[in-house]
Amino acid sequence: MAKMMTSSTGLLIGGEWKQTEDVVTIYNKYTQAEYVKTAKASRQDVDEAVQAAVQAKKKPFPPYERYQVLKKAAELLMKNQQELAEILVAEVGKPVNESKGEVARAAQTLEISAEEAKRIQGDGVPVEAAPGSENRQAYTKRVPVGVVAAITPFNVPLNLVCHKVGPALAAGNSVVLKPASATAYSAIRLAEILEEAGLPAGRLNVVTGSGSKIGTWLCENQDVNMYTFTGSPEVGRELQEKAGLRKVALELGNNSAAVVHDDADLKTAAQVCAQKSFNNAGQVCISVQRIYVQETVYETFVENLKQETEKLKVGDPSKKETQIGPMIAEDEAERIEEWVEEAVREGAEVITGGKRNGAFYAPTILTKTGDEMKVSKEEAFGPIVVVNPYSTEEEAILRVNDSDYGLQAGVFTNSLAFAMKASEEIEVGGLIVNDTPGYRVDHMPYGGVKKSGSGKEGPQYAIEEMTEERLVVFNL
Ligand SMILES: NC(=O)C1=CN([C@@H]2O[C@H](COP(=O)(O)OP(=O)(O)OC[C@H]3O[C@@H](n4cnc5c(N)ncnc54)[C@H](O)[C@@H]3O)[C@@H](O)[C@H]2O)C=CC1
Ligand SMILES: O=C(O)[C@H](O)CS(=O)(=O)O
Repeated sequence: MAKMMTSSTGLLIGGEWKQTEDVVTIYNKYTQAEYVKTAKASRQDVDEAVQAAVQAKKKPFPPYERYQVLKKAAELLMKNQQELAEILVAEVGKPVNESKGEVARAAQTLEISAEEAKRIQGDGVPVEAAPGSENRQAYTKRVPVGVVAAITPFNVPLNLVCHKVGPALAAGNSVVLKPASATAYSAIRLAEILEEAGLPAGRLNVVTGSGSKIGTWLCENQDVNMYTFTGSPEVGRELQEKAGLRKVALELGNNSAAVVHDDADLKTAAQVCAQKSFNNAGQVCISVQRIYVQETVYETFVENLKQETEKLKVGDPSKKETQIGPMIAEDEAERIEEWVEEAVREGAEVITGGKRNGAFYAPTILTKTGDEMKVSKEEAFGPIVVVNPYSTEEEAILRVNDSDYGLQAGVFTNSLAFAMKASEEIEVGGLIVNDTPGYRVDHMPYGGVKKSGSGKEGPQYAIEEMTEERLVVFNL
């Protein structure tokens, strides 16, 4: 069982923890009991956090020290894996094994960031090749953007924070972090761990509270140089507009598709699709939401997928055997219930699932769904998947691309020619052959096209986003 908490946490500003009168209560998503209270930042707190970041940035923090701090923090994350996993179980409702996995991935993200801190480099530029520049020499170097505002979502609240804070610090920036209100405690523990690892005061500041207010205040503060955001497309667009000419990196939604061709290993495809459609109750932006199966193997695949889905153990996230926990809130489960009911009214068939119990929504497979239905077209961010047949390779690719989004897609096939064609023609940031769109390891480039956002994560790539290229020319 996850620990009951009683304490209130504060804001981290310039190395000091500050309590506030107003607080936000985080609830245990399974028991609905009060779990922990987090501080609610005012505009003045946010401005002070940005100022602390500006001041910290003026003090030296060389790459080898960044390496040492991030490496140490990665070790401390693993030392505290059980405690941090329990926090994720409580505040997200994420099953304990998956929660432990998230902590391990968060540690890797920090460790990779640590390593990348030592290899931020520029290039020699042969300016002397131009007539009149014979006596010049030039090179580029990457310099930190300055103050990075990081805004993160509820679903993977530790690792997705590490994906922003790790590279930003590795690159030599200062950070003001605004974690999702429903799951902010893991981010606060991460900040404490970074302090314990020796992070200089003010390099990381944490402001909790209202997303829309803090987001607006951060955008209005001209000392912020860059925004890195993971969350919904609506908020992403708003942020992009408010940021003006400043840098913005956006990891937004997706209605991820997988294609199962007739030459694929159907059992394996069904097994991994069941896992990646429903893990974290489908609240993963690369969760499998649409599956297109070649018509000749369609019936067999649907049957396999049904069997694999019905094996999933739904229940108390603190129990080792549980694979699927509750959604983040009951109204989110109600939203999924409405979407499924609407699809059924429009002609869809429920193969398994289709039931809600409080914040739990049963892993649900729908067939006979038109591509224009909400369950296909919009991002569900819940435990539902739609499965439909296709005839030709061209049709499969066309239907995958018939989406406003383009984060990742998966293609199961043993045909090299089809895999190559898919890699050329499917419009996504990442195409995964013989696995689901839900495949991610933390050092790979990760980010979408179309409404799925702009910019890449993965420490090496995020560092590129979080630094500027500066040219230096010597006139000798
Ligand atoms: N591409 C990716 O890597 C991922 C994308 N997501 C997307 O995130 C969404 C679900 O996460 P949520 O936390 O519900 O998203 P959200 O967009 O509601 O919130 C994300 C963060 O933005 C803050 N926020 C809310 N309103 C804001 C505003 N007006 N200005 C600035 N910040 C604001 C929230 O407090 C939170 O910290 C889904 O659409 C999902 O696809 C989630 C995880 C990963
Ligand atoms: O953003 C998500 O929902 C994730 O990036 C997926 S993962 O990093 O947890 O695999």
